[in-house]
Amino acid sequence: MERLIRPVSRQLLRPRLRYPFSIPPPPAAKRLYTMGHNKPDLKDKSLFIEKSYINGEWVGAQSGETFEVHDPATGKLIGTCPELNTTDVEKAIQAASEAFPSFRTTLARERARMLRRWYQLMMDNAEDLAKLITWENGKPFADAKGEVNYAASFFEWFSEEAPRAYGDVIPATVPGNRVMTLKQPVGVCGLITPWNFPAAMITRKIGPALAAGCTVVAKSPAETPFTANALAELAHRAGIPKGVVNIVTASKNTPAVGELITTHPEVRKVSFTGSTNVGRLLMKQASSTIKKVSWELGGNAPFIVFDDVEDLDAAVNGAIASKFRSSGQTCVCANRIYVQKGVYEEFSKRFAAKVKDFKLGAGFEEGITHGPVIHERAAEKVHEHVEDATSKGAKVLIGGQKASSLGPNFYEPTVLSGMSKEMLLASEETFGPVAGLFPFETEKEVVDLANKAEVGLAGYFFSGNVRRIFRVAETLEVGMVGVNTGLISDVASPFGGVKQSGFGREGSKYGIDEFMVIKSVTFGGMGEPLQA
Ligand SMILES: NC(=O)c1ccc[n+]([C@@H]2O[C@H](COP(=O)([O-])OP(=O)(O)OC[C@H]3O[C@@H](n4cnc5c(N)ncnc54)[C@H](O)[C@@H]3O)[C@@H](O)[C@H]2O)c1
Ligand SMILES: O=CCCC(=O)O
Repeated sequence: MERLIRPVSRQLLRPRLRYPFSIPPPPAAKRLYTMGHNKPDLKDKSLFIEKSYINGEWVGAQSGETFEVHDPATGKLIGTCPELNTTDVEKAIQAASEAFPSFRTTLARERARMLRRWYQLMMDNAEDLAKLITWENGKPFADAKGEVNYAASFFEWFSEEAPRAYGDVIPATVPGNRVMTLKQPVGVCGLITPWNFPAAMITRKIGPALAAGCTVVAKSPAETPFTANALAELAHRAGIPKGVVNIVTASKNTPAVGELITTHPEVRKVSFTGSTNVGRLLMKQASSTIKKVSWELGGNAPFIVFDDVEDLDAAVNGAIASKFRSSGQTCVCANRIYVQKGVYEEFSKRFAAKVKDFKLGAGFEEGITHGPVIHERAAEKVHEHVEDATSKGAKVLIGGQKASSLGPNFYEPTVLSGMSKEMLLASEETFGPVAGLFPFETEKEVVDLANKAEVGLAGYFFSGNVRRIFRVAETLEVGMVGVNTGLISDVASPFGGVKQSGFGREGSKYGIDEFMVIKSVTFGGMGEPLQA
């Protein structure tokens, strides 16, 4: 199955014209991989797997069908994966179902050791995992390495939580009764995740599921299946029993596979991360068998800078980090940046100056700070938001165009000023590298604007006034607040939203509860006096 070695993409070699950002010219740049190779150049080549993982074995689709996966930076083919249909995925559900009775009775300590081994294998293979992430997702290699650490932290964390799933002993109100609770694994879990964090979105679900004693069928994203497959291979090496972790792949069959997972009676829990629209559909489907569900859906994060900010540069850096992480493709990215009138001009100037220093390009190029968006559709949506804003009076401080000289999936990091609430970007998640700066006058006005969104995942603000900090943090209608910081993601912190951003919490001490059910056990006829 050796892949053809193709010459470097012409697009990447083309000289750059009138591009406002600093891009090292590709031919001279030191590359971290050999251009022309489509197949990931890994230290451990056996981590690149073009199959699905069911019941401890690498399998293809019964139909023999496959789908292609392309590098978003170059458009080149990386490889293919099985286009599983519902008959194939049924086998994965059966495998998980058969593995459950014995896995649920393993000692929590033993599950902790498995997760710890899996964590260690991720760390030992971090470089290869990061290469796969950059290859199929496009994010800069340094960011991909950061994602591997973040992703592995969920295995480390939940290896520590597994032995601590304590129940309670509860004083009963009925004389002679004693009540205690057991926390038990919910059963087979269906996990569906997006491409923006090919490793972390999966480990954030599998870690707590296994810690709880559940078995899983994870549908990997069609854009980024190879990272998930490498994780499955490491699960195999970590000694995770067959059938406990199953990774299924599909592209065009995704809706049918999704329907099977969300309606199958053997699947007791579905945990989904993705857009609010798909979440809505899956929730409807999951209602047919009343599954336990957790939904991590879309965001539209407000990022507020008040006049009383103590350090304007810190606010600029926070906004940059929050807005442009993964080229704006995270659910917690700042989408609406509200800046109070007293600091608006200065903030805008410093913010645009920072964006000017970005280096846009393919994720393996050295010195690159920002990569492509995932596909052309995403670049189109970004452009639609920019055109809508400018047609309604916004001014482009920097960027504002597709960076077509680099390829169809590149969009110039863009800063727009003079934004207003009528613009699309005010009400819709852009999921791309566009920062819209909205001026505001009062605290009440900005909190009302921030809370107008139908979704409520993350919100951020910078202020030096402790009373305001409590007031605003308590009033923002979001699941996560960053105060004087633009980065809130941490395995220790509960991750999740309110309103149409979903429900349930991942990571933290709460994450494992999503995969457990509480059983109460009442003992009658107790409480007699001591026998003489
Ligand atoms: N809240 C969070 O933790 C979080 C994290 C990451 C991304 N997101 C959100 O995800 C969105 C971006 O990801 P996307 O564009 O891939 O979202 P998406 O909803 O289109 O897809 C998410 C996943 O669901 C799958 N999917 C799509 N339709 C399906 C169906 N009918 N049945 C089963 N599976 C289906 C996709 O293949 C993908 O793997 C953004 O809205 C972002 O905010 C949320
Ligand atoms: O995109 C959403 C997840 C991002 C994160 O966990 O920080």
